[in-house]
Amino acid sequence: MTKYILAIDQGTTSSRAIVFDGERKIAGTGHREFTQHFPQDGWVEHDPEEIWDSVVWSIKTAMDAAKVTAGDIAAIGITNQRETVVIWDRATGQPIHNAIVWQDRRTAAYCAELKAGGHEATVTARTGLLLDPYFSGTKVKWLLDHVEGARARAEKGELAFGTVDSFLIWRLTGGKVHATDATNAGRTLLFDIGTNGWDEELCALLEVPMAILPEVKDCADDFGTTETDLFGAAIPILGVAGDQHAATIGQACFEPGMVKSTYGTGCFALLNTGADMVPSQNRLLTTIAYRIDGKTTYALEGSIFIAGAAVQWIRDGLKLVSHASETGPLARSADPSQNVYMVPAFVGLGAPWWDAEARGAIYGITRNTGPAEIAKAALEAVCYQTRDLLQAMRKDWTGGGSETVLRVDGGMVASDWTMQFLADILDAPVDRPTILETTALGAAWLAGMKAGVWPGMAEFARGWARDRRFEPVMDQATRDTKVKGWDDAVRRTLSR
Ligand SMILES: Nc1ncnc2c1ncn2[C@@H]1O[C@H](COP(=O)(O)OP(=O)(O)O)[C@@H](O)[C@H]1O
Ligand SMILES: O=P(O)(O)OC[C@H](O)CO
Repeated sequence: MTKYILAIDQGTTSSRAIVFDGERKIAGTGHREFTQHFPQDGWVEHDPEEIWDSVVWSIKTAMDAAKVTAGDIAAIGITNQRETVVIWDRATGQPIHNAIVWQDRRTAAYCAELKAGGHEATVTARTGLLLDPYFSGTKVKWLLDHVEGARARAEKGELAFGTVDSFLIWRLTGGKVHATDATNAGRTLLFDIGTNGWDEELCALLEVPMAILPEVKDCADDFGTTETDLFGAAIPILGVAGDQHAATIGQACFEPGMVKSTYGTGCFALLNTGADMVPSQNRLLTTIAYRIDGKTTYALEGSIFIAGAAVQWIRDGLKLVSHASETGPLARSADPSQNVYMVPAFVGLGAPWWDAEARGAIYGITRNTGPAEIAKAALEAVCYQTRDLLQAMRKDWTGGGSETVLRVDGGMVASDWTMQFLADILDAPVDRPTILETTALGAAWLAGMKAGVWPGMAEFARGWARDRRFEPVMDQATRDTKVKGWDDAVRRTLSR
């Protein structure tokens, strides 16, 4: 019986492994948070060894919980926090530095320089991205410039670069495979999403030697097998996708016009645009939704850097609650007459503002403002930002489809209060699926489908089930007033 599929979801704040059974039900889970390092203002790092340990621990825990052995698992699917950069030594497998995380802003000045040099139009035309420190390319350059001897060693082919999926594949296969998938490659600033290949000119522009780049494969592909001594038997790795792309798959957003939004550490909305690479006129990203059987499906993406991270700040920084789930009930108890706004620009603002220098602010505080109003403002901020993204998407996308319903997932959507406010402020229905582990499900489907033990796309899509639909109930006048307050708050927070 080898029908089980193991999904590894390597997120920004935690690693998760889930064993799915042949009916696509969760049979066992392992989950572990790891340390966030903030060495300077705007810098965010992870220790790749801690990530690796948390992944191995999660896999073993999930297998124990599901009461399966490695021999019962048909395939592994990997999904990961995107853009985060690891560079390691090919001979030893040791990272040369901490991972530089997607939220890290240390290359903001370099990005501004590239922009001033007039490079953004070319970069956007080829990669669908913008010259923002969010993406991997400038972080790779930073490491090669700042770690002693790294550049020379990279040029000699002694070092390997990868996003976290790639690092995990290297470790899981005992250094036999240096690969990534098209969705992760597409977030590096070095990959041409139209031709589906590494771009020599962009690598030269960012001074990244091509010798350190991984091979780029389809999302459902052969990524090697795990070393036998890791889990007791070799398991094929057959699926890889960046977490937002895996969530798009897990939400079965396979038709042009379908849109999902995932609320984890950040929030990322992806609208499927089919075979069309739709350029954005509204500061959204054009990205690869997934690449299957050599066929690329594209998406428009809106990226918000801080969503659940604001909830974590309320819990760990301000200590207003002891568990994230307390923020919803706390917000419900807030004084409705207070108009407190939080703009959580902890690491700048993402789409559609792309302001790396902005920092967070709270407006409208009075003597009566307390924890409830602050918690409410944090949850509301995520919803206002989603509204900004969807409005930009509607301007860019004229293809129609079911984009008026938003499919949501990620840790924050457990909050009913937040989902109701989201529907109210969007003035559109919000659908929450029965399986909230959508990201892991998407990675599992890639691997299970490739292994031949899970169904194809159409049948998988038919299996998508709704837990609850949140319908808007707010009146237009209230919505308008609230949105105006938000727009004012953002305007005051922007650095330029
Ligand atoms: N009930 C809840 N209400 C609000 N936020 C929550 C709730 N449960 C979890 N979160 C937030 O969701 C995030 C975790 O979501 P997850 O999808 O696991 O994120 P990631 O993959 O980025 O690590 C955390 O930032 C946490 O604060
Ligand atoms: O860790 P998440 O789920 O917030 O996702 C992080 C994104 O992949 C960053 O682009």
